[in-house]
Amino acid sequence: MTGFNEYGKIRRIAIRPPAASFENDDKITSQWQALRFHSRPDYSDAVKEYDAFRDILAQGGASIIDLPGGEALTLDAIYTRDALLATPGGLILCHMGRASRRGEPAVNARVLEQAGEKILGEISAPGTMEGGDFIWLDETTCAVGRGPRTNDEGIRQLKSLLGEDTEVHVVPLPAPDDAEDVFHLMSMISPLDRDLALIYRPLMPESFLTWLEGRGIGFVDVPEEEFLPMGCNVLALGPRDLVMLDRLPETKKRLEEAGCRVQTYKGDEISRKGEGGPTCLTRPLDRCPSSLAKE
Ligand SMILES: NC(=O)NCCC[C@H](N)C(=O)O
Repeated sequence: MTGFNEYGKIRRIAIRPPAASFENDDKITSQWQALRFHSRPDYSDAVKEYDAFRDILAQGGASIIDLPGGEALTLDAIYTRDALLATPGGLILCHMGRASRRGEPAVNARVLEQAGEKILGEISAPGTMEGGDFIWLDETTCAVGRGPRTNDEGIRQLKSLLGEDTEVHVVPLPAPDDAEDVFHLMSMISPLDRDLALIYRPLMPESFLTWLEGRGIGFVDVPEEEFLPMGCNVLALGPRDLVMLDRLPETKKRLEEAGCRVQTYKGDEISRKGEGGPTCLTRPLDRCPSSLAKE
């Protein structure tokens, strides 16, 4: 049975290594500024960082699907979270808010369909939707961020695809300084377990905090100085079993005090320069159901 939550032990996951996304130094040189990366990623350092990150995923026991490259893909295709949503009825192809990423969903979906995944449907224009704006809280409850990458029409189509049995909580997101920059729902919340989430409180709408609290979810707070270095973006490999970027000492300490096991990776090239942390680098496809989350 497939588990639709963000913290059950990951059983299957899709990623796209630098060889199929960054590809080579020439591609990096020609794209990084237009895509508003903070600085130019170094290809060979990116490969080293990614190998270590991939090892952490593999040691967790997940079956890993390496997505291929393609003409239609930019450097951002390394952030596989965003192009597809995983739902009980199958995958949903997103219509990306960032126009330069619109080649990703079809490439990913084709490969995953061949690997046995079902396709439920797609979000189409004028709707926009990105995977970083979507989290499952449990099997029948999800939250979606309405903001620069996901619009009202995208959310209307999402609700219709998910059906009436799924509760969809809409979270208004702040606008980034530049319309091309990224600010996703998962920029301010990372689920860690059925009853625990990591949040950056200053950006969380009161209505969202109240809704989460009403569902019995407690919080670990990211301190202000660790928000920009991506302290709020943490991937649960399983319940309270986490992977996060290095050099976030206070967030790491708070997570450990909350009973979490934390592994870190160096992600200057693959994460910090392009603004995509461990949740962005990964598209979990199958997790243990949350009621049996430790299995
Ligand atoms: N889920 C995520 O937060 N993804 C990060 C995407 C970063 C990428 N540079 C973008 O702007 O789309």
